[in-house]
Amino acid sequence: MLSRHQDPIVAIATAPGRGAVGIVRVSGLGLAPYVQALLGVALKARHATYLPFPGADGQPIDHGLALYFPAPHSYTGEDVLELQAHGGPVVLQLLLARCLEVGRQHLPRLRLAEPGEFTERAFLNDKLDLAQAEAVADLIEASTEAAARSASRSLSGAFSQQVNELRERMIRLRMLVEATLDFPEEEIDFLQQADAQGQLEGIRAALDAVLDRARQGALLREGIKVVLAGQPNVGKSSLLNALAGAELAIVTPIPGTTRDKVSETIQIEGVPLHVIDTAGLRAGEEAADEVERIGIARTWAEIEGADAVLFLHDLTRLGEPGYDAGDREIAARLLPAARIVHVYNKLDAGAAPPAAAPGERAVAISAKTGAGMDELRRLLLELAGWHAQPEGVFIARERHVQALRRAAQHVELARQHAAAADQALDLFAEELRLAHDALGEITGAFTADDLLGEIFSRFCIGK
Ligand SMILES: Nc1nc2c(c(=O)[nH]1)N(C=O)[C@@H](CNc1ccc(C(=O)N[C@@H](CCC(=O)O)C(=O)O)cc1)CN2
Ligand SMILES: Nc1nc2c(ncn2[C@@H]2O[C@H](COP(=O)(O)OP(=O)(O)OP(=O)(O)O)[C@@H](O)[C@H]2O)c(=O)[nH]1
Ligand SMILES: [Mg+2]
Repeated sequence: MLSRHQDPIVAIATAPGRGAVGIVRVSGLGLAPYVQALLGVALKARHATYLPFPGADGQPIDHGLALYFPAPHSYTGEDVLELQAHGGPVVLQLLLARCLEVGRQHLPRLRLAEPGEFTERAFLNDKLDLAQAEAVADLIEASTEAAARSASRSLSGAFSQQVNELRERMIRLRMLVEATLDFPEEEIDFLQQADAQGQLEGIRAALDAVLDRARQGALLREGIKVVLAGQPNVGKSSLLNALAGAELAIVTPIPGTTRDKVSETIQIEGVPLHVIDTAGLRAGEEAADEVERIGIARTWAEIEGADAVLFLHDLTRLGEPGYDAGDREIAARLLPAARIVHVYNKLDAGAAPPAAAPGERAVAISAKTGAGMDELRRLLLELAGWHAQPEGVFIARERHVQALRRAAQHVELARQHAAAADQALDLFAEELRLAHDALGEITGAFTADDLLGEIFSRFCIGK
């Protein structure tokens, strides 16, 4: 049975809407007769040819550039034909329809490509590994310059190369151990001779460095969710506006102004922060109307899912018994404290902030004048776990970070077996194998079909 991976495919490769140029792309094996039938000429490999794109009646649909990349020297590794036309949606739809129509006679299985299918072919034909294919999508999705640069770095193979180097070091060490296992009489001296512990330490240090860079990359890709919380009127909406540099949320002196959440993605040093302004948390049994009560329930739901909570306090009201009690009540519900930054607002109008408790993150700001905002941004990056990476970050996904963590756990178990009195070499080798396989999931050396389907289905059409 022929798999869907063998069907020739076609799609509009450029973004929907109008553009200066639009591209229809065909990929499959044995496209040469099809190209001849579609365009009436044979195209020179990898040369731009300006020519009419004829419709069914022989009249040109458009004039444009045709490119033909014979297999295997193409993006997908198959024959690829590109029609670079004027970028109008109707022109491109007509060209697409014409490609399918000619396909019915000359390329019977030609069909529309599914999302990500061109890149999936590139992966299946070993043009890209899985981490690089994912970087293609991440490059297109990148919302900041830093994210785009690191996606480009991963696409060119920097991440994969480090993963592969680690895998090779693991294989070498494993082969050494397994050779020893075959000659048990020599086992005794193995660890000293091969310096297995030293090699393992080296692998572990390299793995930690890659994990750190990948974690930074995942941060650039996913960002973190930051919730602004506190009593009514403390200046949450003002802070959102100050962070965003735009009047997004309504600010008034009336407590209870914000009811529904207002979200905005901002960036600090290229790290996306998804900031959510919420309804002020009214303490105790204080009356709030129905709308505000629902708003407050939603605030708590947002706090549940937050990576960081900015707990705002109003410096002009510190010391008011009712106000202080309200803050204490919120603080009691806001555990665990690790994700919290205490933000003392209205520095321009209020008292000096209290001294921070040990281990507490706190900053005094004025959302109005901008005082303290740089320190707040610095604290947010620190909370996110961001630190400058001299060698540059490569984009990575949560699944890569998980695989690296699993590999690190197996390396640690291997270390324990090597250090144990009985030096269980078979178990040592087995843990190394598991670490090696975990890394293989990153580049797609071992990856279940359903995971592949899941990854590529999230691409846009025509990619
Ligand atoms: N017009 C156009 N621009 C594009 C793409 C495309 O498919 N078409 N790309 C699509 O994402 C990206 C470029 N990616 C590409 C990757 C490899 C090959 C390619 O022909 N590779 C051959 C030959 C390499 C060489 O000559 O050195 C190969 O790998 O064998 C083409 C595009 C971005 N720009
Ligand atoms: N002096 C001074 N006033 C501020 C500052 N930040 C906010 N305010 C004022 O405090 C009042 C409340 O600000 P908001 O940003 O609406 O407060 P909020 O926490 O969003 O309030 P709710 O949505 O009602 O929970 C407004 O009158 C703001 O102008 C500040 O840094 N200094
Ligand atoms: Mg508000």
